[in-house]
Amino acid sequence: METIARFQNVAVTLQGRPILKNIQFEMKRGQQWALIGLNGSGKTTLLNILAAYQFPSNGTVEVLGETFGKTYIPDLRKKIGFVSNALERFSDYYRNDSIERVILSGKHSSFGIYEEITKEDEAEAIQLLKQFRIAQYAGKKFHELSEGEKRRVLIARSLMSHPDILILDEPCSGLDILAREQFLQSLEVVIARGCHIIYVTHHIEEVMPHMTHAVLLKEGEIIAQGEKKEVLTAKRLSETFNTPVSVTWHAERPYVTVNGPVQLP
Ligand SMILES: Nc1ncnc2c1ncn2[C@@H]1O[C@H](COP(=O)(O)OP(=O)(O)OP(=O)(O)O)[C@@H](O)[C@H]1O
Repeated sequence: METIARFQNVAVTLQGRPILKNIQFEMKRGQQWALIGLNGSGKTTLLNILAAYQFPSNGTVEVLGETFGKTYIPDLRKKIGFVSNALERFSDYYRNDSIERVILSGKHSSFGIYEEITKEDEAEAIQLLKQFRIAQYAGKKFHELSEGEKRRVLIARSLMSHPDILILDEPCSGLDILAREQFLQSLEVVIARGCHIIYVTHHIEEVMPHMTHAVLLKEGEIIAQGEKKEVLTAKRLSETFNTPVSVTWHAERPYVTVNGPVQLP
């Protein structure tokens, strides 16, 4: 199976402190990954390396057949989308833009539209509006939408550049149960387009049936990776979270409960 991303012996040291240690990770075509770890375990650092926003102190990173250090990064970045919960900057930039314009701006990953928009681009934006079930808000300003609707606009926007990898960094934080489920279901659209997801969350039940693999990060090290049912076990998650937990699966989704009081710092 073709490799989508591969990390070999990747390490990051910042101000003399190891942030990522000996990371060996491989994502193959057709796999959808969840990335899980406590605050400060190194998730954002790992994602920043994957998206070529940060470079490792050591090791080799290969993404979509290109090796970092031997490739032109801006071209590679276009193939990697990023959606996070950091909405503020989008809300400021897009205050008065219609949601169609927000989506179209994703074609060149810019905050406004500076390049020519073709009829095909417009047709694609309309198709995305429909696929993400936000067509009824066409013509509305971005800031007039609810948080859940805004997140779906942003994921539609990220697909305009046809990325091969989409990084989702806690995309559901702050959403209510219904908006969260709508967002999670809409990820089917991303996968159907042949895009590969890397999904970061602190809420294990967000690992939807369409996610195939999981990686657990603890204090800068990968402690488990592979098929999600092998990785998302009580034993491994208890180790990841430094506290005993139980895992139950319901409708092909994992749910975690904490076994009694946790140790206070
Ligand atoms: N520029 C920096 N200089 C020094 N240390 C840093 C820097 N950036 C991050 N760190 C440290 O690296 C560690 C990992 O941070 P990172 O943001 O990757 O963790 P995370 O798993 O994404 O956390 P969270 O779940 O809170 O977002 C943290 O201890 C953080 O303090």
